[in-house]
Amino acid sequence: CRRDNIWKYKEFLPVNAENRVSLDEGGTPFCKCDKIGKELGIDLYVKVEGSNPTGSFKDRGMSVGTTKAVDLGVDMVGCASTGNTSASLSAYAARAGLKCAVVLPSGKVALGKLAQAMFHGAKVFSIDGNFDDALETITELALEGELYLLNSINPYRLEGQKTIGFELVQDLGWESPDRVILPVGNAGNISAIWKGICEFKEAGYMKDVPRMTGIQAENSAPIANAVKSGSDEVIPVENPDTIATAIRIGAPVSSIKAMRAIKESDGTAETVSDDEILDAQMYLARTEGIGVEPASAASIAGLKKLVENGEIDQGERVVCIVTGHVLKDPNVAIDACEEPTSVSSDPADIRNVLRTI
Ligand SMILES: Cc1ncc(COP(=O)(O)O)c(/C=C/C(=O)C(=O)O)c1O
Repeated sequence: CRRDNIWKYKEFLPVNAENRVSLDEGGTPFCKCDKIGKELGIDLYVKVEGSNPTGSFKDRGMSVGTTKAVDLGVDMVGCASTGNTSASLSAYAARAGLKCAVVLPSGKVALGKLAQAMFHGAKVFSIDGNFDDALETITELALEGELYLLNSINPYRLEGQKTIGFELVQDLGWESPDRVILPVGNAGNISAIWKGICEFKEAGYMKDVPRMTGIQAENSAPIANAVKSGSDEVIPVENPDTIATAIRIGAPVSSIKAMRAIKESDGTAETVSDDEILDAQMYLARTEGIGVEPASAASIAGLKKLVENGEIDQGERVVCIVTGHVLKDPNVAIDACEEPTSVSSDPADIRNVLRTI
């Protein structure tokens, strides 16, 4: 495997690196986005987590989590998922030779993610309920000892994902950005990245830290609701709903860690509408050529909103984490576009159209 996968940080990872289960996760692109940055008056970098082996940041956590499972000698792993956790766990479980069970909310998992979970050989269960119900179900099975749970309630997941924090500091030449913006669902990733940033600061690699900024879909925003109302208490959202199905989560398991990350970093949280998410998804794809799934575009939508409302100062150096690849949710991508233009095989037909674009 390449040197610049997450295992170059093995001294910071609390598992036996000799047993590592790896698909060369991490070392993802760090793209300067000058066109959007100029439009918003900031210095914008985008960390493209869709370039991981199964197409999302989850691979970092699953590499360390399944390595721990091997260390422990378990034979079955499992998770509940809005999609990417199950897609990643099924691949890493296959790599490690572990049995895998996943529980998904029926009808609410994007096509690409479902295809991955099924194709890598997980036993896929679909329940008539949402992600939070699925998590309750699989947690019960873990407590009974049926399987090793690898949702982000498992700290080894966060140990893998904290390497995003390591990488973005290194990508910036051993400096901290002013702000990190990312979508928040179960709230593991914002907690993990903050942990990585704090560990690097403690190790003396940089003197400043960024303001952690979480973005949620407005009808699925327990963390952002609490932050915006100035409350420390996160109240679960009963029936979360958003087209960004990856973050359609009402009761984040890592809400305490996430609120601490936001508070300690003098960060914030904001909500965005589904329309703002879809606009941002196409804006990023057609302005900077970076294709992401809807939930990931929430960080760009949130960036725009926070610049427009003055929360983000002109000239700030901002890193937006875009968490999953556009191919994860092909239906949303195709529905947002015009139909292909059908023409005859006569080049003149196409030439006439080309002259109008
Ligand atoms: C593309 C994408 N972007 C952002 C998030 C939110 O991260 P967390 O706040 O750490 O949960 C998810 C989460 C997905 C799942 O929770 C799952 O797959 O079960 C995601 O897939």
